Amino acid sequence: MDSRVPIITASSCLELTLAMIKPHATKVPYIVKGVQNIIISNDFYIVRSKQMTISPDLAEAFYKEHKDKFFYNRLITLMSSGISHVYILARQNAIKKWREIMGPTKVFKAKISHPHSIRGQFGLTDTRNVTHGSDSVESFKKEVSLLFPEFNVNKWYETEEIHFRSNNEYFESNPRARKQHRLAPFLQ
Ligand SMILES: Nc1nc2c(ncn2[C@H]2C[C@H](O)[C@@H](COP(=O)(O)OP(=O)(O)OP(=O)(O)O)O2)c(=O)[nH]1
Ligand SMILES: Nc1ncnc2c1ncn2[C@@H]1O[C@H](COP(=O)(O)OP(=O)(O)O)[C@@H](O)[C@H]1O
Ligand SMILES: [Mg+2]
Repeated sequence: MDSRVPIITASSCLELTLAMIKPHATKVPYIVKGVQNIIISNDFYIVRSKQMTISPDLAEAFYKEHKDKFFYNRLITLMSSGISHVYILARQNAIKKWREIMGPTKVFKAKISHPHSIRGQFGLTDTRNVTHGSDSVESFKKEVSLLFPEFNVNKWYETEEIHFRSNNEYFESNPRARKQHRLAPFLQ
């Protein structure tokens, strides 16, 4: 086999996950900066990023699985209370790694068991726990269709994934532009 041909195995493909900084946290610049630094320093590519105010209806669709939980109302109220920063992140094992970095859901537990996690460091309460991360590929597909309806996952894998994996990208640090990785100009 020609050794120059990249051996693309399922395990080498980058995985995508949907990450979010929740409205209570986006009001605090040092938390936003802290989470962004954690994303970059843990070798995630920011494939798409935007700021949006999630409507109550969209929050209810996003967290449908929790409709009967005692915290559901406060969760929907929180998620539609202001601007969220939403990201599509790419990395090897992105889903598992991002959830590890976030730490346990319940902040009071995270502060004791995972003090260096995002929720351990910046969490306020169990609802206001700073960030969201998809918990599976299925959840990612549902979440990305809700928050990035224009993003085509298959097309990304067909046209962009290989270039990210080959490091043919640069991080857009222009303060006026969206903070995300872009394909090198010769690939756009
Ligand atoms: N099982 C159960 N647990 C509750 C109930 N209310 C509160 N808790 C739990 C939720 C949290 O794990 C913990 C602390 O509740 P807090 O209301 O102080 O924090 P939480 O993050 O839920 O609320 P918040 O961010 O202030 O809206 O107590 C309840 O009605 N049933
Ligand atoms: N016991 C709880 N008390 C208050 N809020 C909660 C509780 N459990 C979950 N939540 C809120 O609901 C969101 C979704 O819950 P879940 O999917 O179980 O956690 P995760 O966000 O870690 O995947 C949590 O991020 C948190 O904001
Ligand atoms: Mg969850």
